[in-house]
Amino acid sequence: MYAVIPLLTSSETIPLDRGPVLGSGSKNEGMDIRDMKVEKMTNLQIKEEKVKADTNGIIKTSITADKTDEEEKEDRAAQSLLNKLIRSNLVDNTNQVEVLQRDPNSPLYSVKSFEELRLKPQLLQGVYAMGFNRPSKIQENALPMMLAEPPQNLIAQSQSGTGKTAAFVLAMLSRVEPADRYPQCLCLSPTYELALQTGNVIEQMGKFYPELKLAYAVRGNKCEYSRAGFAFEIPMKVTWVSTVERGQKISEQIVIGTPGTVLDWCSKLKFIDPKKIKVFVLDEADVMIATQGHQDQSIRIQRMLPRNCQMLLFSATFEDSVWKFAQKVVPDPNVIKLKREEETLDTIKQYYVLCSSRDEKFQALCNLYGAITIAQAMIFCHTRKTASWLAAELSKEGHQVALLSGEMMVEQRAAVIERFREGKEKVLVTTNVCARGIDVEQVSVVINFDLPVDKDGNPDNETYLHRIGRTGRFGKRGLAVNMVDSKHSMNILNRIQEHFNKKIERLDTDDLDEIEKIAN
Ligand SMILES: Nc1ncnc2c1ncn2[C@@H]1O[C@H](COP(=O)(O)OP(=O)(O)OP(=O)(O)O)[C@@H](O)[C@H]1O
Repeated sequence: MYAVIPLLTSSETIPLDRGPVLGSGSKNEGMDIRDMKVEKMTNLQIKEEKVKADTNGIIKTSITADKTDEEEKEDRAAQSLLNKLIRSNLVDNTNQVEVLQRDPNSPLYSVKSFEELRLKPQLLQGVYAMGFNRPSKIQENALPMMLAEPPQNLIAQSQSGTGKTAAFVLAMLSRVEPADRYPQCLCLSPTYELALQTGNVIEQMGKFYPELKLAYAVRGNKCEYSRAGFAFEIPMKVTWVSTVERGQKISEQIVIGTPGTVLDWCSKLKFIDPKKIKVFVLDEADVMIATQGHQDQSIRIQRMLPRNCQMLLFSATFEDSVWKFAQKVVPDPNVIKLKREEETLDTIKQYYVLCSSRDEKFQALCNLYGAITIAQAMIFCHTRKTASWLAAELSKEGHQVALLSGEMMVEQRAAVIERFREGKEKVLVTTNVCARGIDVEQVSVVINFDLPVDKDGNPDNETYLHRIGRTGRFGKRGLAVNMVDSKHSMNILNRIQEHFNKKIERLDTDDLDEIEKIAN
C-alpha cells in the first residue's frame, strides 16, 4: 500500500533519510527518537517556555512554569495521542454493550469470531497478522452493523483502547474497491498526528492489498511540524508528492486527514469527488469538537457526500455536545455505547497527614519512605513548579524519580511513562493534566502532595477518584496518602470524605510504628 502526502511547497523538503527528531529548538534537536533515552532527573530541567503547536501546526511559546494544572488548557488531542502511544493492548471492560438499533425489528447480530463476518481473505489475513484472535467487545456488535447490506450508519462510544479504530478501519477496507482508482473512503481525524496513527492501522490491516493506496490530507506545514517536533515513524511506503494540480483527481482509494484540509481537497482544490465517497468516518468526535472550527468543517464535508454514503462516528466520551454534533453528521444512526468501567475506593486505604508547609510535607514523605517499602508510587502536585522542585528534592535523597511535566512533548511523556511502567523509576512525580488517563497497574501507593481542586478551588472529586481509585478488575489493595497543609486543604479533604462517604484516617508520620501498621 502506498500513501501520498501532497501540498508541500517547493521550499519544503522532507528528510526521508533522517529519523524524526524531538523538541524543536531544544537540545534534543537532531536526536532520533529510537535512540533517545529519557534524560536522568538531574538533567531534566523545567523550561520556562511551553512549546506547543496550535491546530495549524504553528508553534507558540509562553511562560507557563508557574501555571497551575487547571489553568493549563487541557489538550485533548495530545491526551488522546499519549493514550495511543502508551497503550500496549486492548482495554478490557466487563460492562455490557448498549445497542440502540435504528430499526428495532431487525435482528440484532453480534459475532464472536472474525470468520463470521465473511471478510475478504486478504483482510482476514491482515486482521490475524495484527494478532487479533477475536473481536473486542465493541467490535462484536459494531462490525456486523457496519458491514451489513445495505450499509447502516453508526454512532459508537467507548473509552480509548477498546478497539474502535480497528473496527472502522476494517469497515473501510471491506467496502473499498481496490480496482477503482479514486477516493471511496474518507476519514477525519482531529490532528495530523492522530491521522498518522490511524493511517498506520490502515496500512497494517490492509497490507495484503498491495493495490490499495492511502492519502493523508494534511497541510504542508503539518509535515514541517512533524519533522521539527514530532517523533512519528513516517509510514513506510509514503510517496511525497510536491505538487498536485488543482482540479486533478487523486487516485488513492482511502483518504485520511484533518477537516480543514479535507474540505479544501473536496471543494477548493477538487482533488476528491465527494459524490463518490462510500464511507465517511469521523473519528475522535469529542476531540474534534473541542477544536475550534473542526465541527463546522466536518459538517460542511458531510453535506457534500451522497445520501447513501455510510456515516460512522466514534468518540471516547459522550457528553451532550458530542451527541448533538453526532446527530448532525450521522442521520438515522444505530448507536452503540460501552460504559467505562467504574473506579471505586473500596479497596483503598486512605490517610491524611497534617503539615504546616511544603517542607514539612516533603519531610512527611521521607518519613513514609523510611518506614515502609514502597514499590512504586505516583505523587501528584498542583503546579509544575512544585512537581519539579519535589522531583529534584527526592532525587537528592537518592530516589529514582521520573517527572512528567506539561511542557514535554507527547513522545517524551510517553517515554517517561513507559520507563516507569517497566520499573526503571520507582517514583513518578506529576501534575494532573499529564497523568490523566494513565493506568499504571502496579502502582499501589498514591500521594496527593496537593489535593485535587478545580479552577474555582473546590474539591475535584472526580480527579481524586481517578487518581487513587481502582476498577473491579484491578481491585488490588492500594494506599493513598493526602498531604494537608492549611485550613483550606483540611476543608477540601473533609468535603472529599463527605462526597465519597468514606473515612480518611489521620496518620502521624513522626510515629514510625503507626506508619508501619498501615503497610500491613
Ligand atoms: N480484536 C482485537 N484483538 C486484539 N487486539 C485488538 C483488537 N482490536 C484492537 N486491538 C488492539 O487494541 C488496541 C486498542 O485498539 P484501538 O486503537 O482500535 O482502540 P480505540 O478504541 O480506537 O482507541 P482510541 O479511542 O484511543 O482511538 C490497539 O493496540 C489495537 O491494535
